[in-house]
Amino acid sequence: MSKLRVAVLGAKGRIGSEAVRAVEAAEDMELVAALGRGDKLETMVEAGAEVAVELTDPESVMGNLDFCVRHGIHGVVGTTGWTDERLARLRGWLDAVPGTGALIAPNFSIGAVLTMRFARQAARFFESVEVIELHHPNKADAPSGTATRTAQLIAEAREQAGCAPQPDATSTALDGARGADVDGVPVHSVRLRGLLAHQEVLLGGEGETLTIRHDSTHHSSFMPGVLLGVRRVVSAPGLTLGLEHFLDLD
Ligand SMILES: NC(=O)C1=CN([C@@H]2O[C@H](COP(=O)(O)OP(=O)(O)OC[C@H]3O[C@@H](n4cnc5c(N)ncnc54)[C@H](OP(=O)(O)O)[C@@H]3O)[C@@H](O)[C@H]2O)C=CC1
Ligand SMILES: O=C(O)C1=N[C@H](C(=O)O)C[C@H](O)C1
Repeated sequence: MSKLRVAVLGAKGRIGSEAVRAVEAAEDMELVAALGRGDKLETMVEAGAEVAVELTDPESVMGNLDFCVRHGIHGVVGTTGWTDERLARLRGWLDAVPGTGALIAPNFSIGAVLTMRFARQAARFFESVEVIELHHPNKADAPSGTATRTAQLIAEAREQAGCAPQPDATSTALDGARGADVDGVPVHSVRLRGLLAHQEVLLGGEGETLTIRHDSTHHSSFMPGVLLGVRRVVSAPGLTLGLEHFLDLD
């Protein structure tokens, strides 16, 4: 059996270095390039990479993916910073190179994927929903990509179910006191030394609350998802948004 030829972009970073180790340890994969900032993307092409695992930063990710797609290299992307406009641009690039695929995974950990799924399921049954994400203080962006996606999924489910807007009679004395508004769902970001990646979805109804909490306590939590993404993206042309599409969740 021939091994999948994999490149990692952002190979010296917190998650990128973990991905390098995971790909090296996978029996069905060969790490053919491990690139950091300033390294030439052409190295991937020369090394015959079939899949690039993109774990850099929101400023770098679009340029890297443009290059990958143009060279027919599939992308498994954990980097954050996705907007509708960016997704549309990526779809356009993928359309121009049929057969090439990209997975955008707001979170590679199974627990986080399930949190999003459960939050979407529960959202229509409660009057109020808020998201709190908690991360290490070196994280580049806020809110997290996972929290943004979670809030979007909650908002979609509530809209489909015809839910009324959330009750909130607060008049805020300080900007930011009620968090960021993502499609009508408040999202709060905590940055705290000692944490890695955590999220709570708080749902409230008359006389009851439901809390869905997930904790990633080590970057290894993301690796089964990264490897699954690599194995599946090669036969999933176009854009796949969310690892759940590669999991049999039902
Ligand atoms: N989807 C998921 O499950 C997860 C996603 N993430 C996301 O992954 C991204 C990286 O996170 P994290 O590892 O903590 O961040 P780090 O800052 O630790 O790592 C990013 C690495 O990418 C490098 N880099 C930047 N630009 C380029 C480029 N153009 N080419 C190659 N390398 C580049 C950086 O170099 P330099 O240090 O020189 O800037 C750095 O080494 C973030 O967007 C984060 O939110 C993180 C964990 C899980
Ligand atoms: O930067 C991180 O650490 C993480 N980033 C992703 C995000 O923004 O959602 C995934 C996970 O939360 C870890």
